[in-house]
Amino acid sequence: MPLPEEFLASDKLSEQEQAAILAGALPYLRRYAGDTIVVKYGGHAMVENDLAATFGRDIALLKLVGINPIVVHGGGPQINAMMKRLGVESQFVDGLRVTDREMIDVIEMVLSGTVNKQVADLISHAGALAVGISGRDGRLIQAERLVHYRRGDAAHQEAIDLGFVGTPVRVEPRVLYALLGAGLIPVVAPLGAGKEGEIYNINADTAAGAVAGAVRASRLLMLTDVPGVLDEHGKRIEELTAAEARRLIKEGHITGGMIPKVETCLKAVQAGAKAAVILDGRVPHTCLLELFTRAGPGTLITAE
Ligand SMILES: Nc1ncnc2c1ncn2[C@@H]1O[C@H](COP(=O)(O)OP(=O)(O)O)[C@@H](O)[C@H]1O
Ligand SMILES: CC(=O)N[C@@H](CCC(=O)OP(=O)(O)O)C(=O)O
Repeated sequence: MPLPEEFLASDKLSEQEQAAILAGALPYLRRYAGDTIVVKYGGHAMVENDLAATFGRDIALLKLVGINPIVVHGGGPQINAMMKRLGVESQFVDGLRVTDREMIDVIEMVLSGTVNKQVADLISHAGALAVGISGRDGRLIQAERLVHYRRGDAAHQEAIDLGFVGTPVRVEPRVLYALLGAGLIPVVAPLGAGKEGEIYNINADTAAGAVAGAVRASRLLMLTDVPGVLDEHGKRIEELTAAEARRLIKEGHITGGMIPKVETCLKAVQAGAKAAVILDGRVPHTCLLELFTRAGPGTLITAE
């Protein structure tokens, strides 16, 4: 049976060139064989259909060459769209959605119902079987209410009540190992299981970092909308240590959503992940470029 058009390599390359590219991947395939790679896939990246299909195929490819990918997805824009339909306005504090009791049910429905199945489907459609679960399944992400202080002077502030926004306290990776052991790709919605059965809304970066640390991933790939962490001159930093990250945050060169992203990466490597990479999710095949080429395109974050 001929392969569908979408699976064929670019016809801009000669067959010799295509073979050379495959052969060139050998050292990288050997390096990551059997390793676990956690990929954070954000809600914005899913909106563009071509890019989403490419992402699904790349994750399937990783599995087919012997790597164990785990995808943790977001869904912020998809939750916003549903809230708009329901006439509910979301409020954010430092990028975190204030989540009341009524909202958490809607958020669970969007994240672990719609988005989770869409992401799993993208991958399964490309020929590797993916299974969608949420952080509540198998008590994967055990969480408690996040005590949040507005960025800055924590010592002189009152904690802000964000409702059912959770912080992971423990990750129980057995369900992930069971799926990986069966040759499947886990796709995880960022929800947490509380002690009393309550549901928590967890920022997807945070959830991905917690999972990556717990499974001692060889890479945590954080897909975002910039080429990586940029320095004070706007130039991409290829490799960032914890000390340098702290300096850039302190001097105000890393700001906004990049602060928690970098902090999550640092936590993940402290917890057991080998390294984390902040990558441009707008670039097609960004995960393959990172794992299978010499000059990885993003910012690599390692422990000191
Ligand atoms: N030093 C920096 N390097 C790169 N991006 C930065 C930096 N400081 C702040 N940012 C901002 O962080 C944003 C990424 O964080 P965020 O918007 O939360 O990402 P996502 O929605 O992908 O999770 C970038 O789009 C950029 O505007
Ligand atoms: C607490 C909190 O803010 N949770 C996020 C969860 C989804 C998310 O993080 O999605 P992206 O990665 O697409 O932004 C939210 O409610 O939007």
